[in-house]
Amino acid sequence: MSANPAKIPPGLQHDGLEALSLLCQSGSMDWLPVAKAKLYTNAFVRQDGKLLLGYKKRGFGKGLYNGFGGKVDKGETPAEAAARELEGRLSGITAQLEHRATLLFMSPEITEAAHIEVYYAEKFEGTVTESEEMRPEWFAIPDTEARHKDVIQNPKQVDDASGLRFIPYDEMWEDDALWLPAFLSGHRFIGRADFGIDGHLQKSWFALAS
Ligand SMILES: Nc1ncnc2c1[nH]c(=O)n2[C@H]1C[C@H](O)[C@@H](COP(=O)(O)OP(=O)(O)OP(=O)(O)O)O1
Repeated sequence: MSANPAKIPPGLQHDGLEALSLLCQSGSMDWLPVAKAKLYTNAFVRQDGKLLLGYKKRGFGKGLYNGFGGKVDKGETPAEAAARELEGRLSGITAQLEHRATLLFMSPEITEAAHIEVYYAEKFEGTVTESEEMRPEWFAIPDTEARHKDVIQNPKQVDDASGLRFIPYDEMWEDDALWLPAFLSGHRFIGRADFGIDGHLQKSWFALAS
């Protein structure tokens, strides 16, 4: 199903992505107003059927697993920030990062939305090391969309082949389960998710770019 351009959520950038097909949407209330957005990056590293995630030890998102990233500094491009943050959060990793997605997140608790440029890498150099903020951990990637769904519905499953736990969707941002399977299948996409005061997803819209 192609995405209706009129339905692209306000505040979400979609430069250069002409053909969009709807991945999923939910929520019937209005989008929260977005007056300003803060620019962040997030990078996901995959190797041999495993995904590297970081357990956030402090700050916003504490206790959740996520990719590696942070704020884009003044004068930096998102790609430069993504490389710097990956290196900093994993104490010395360098990787060839490919831009894959643009996301916007809003909640009534923040005054500036989070605009996140998301990157992907399959090769990296250096040794994955815990930093003050993130504890890195490898997870098994389900090999089909149906397996992703099963792992989302029945968390804490372990992959027999590698002995690793599957992606811990139950300990990640709630929207990740909506787009990470498509992201790991190689899709580029854009999306927005608004959270409620209870910290749960209220409204979401994600579309794949062709
Ligand atoms: N999937 C998802 N849904 C909703 N919100 C988020 C995500 N992924 C995210 O990273 N986020 C949020 C959490 C924060 O508001 C930003 C980015 O957080 P983080 O990368 O931890 O950056 P900071 O620690 O605040 O930045 P630095 O000051 O360390 O540079 O997106």
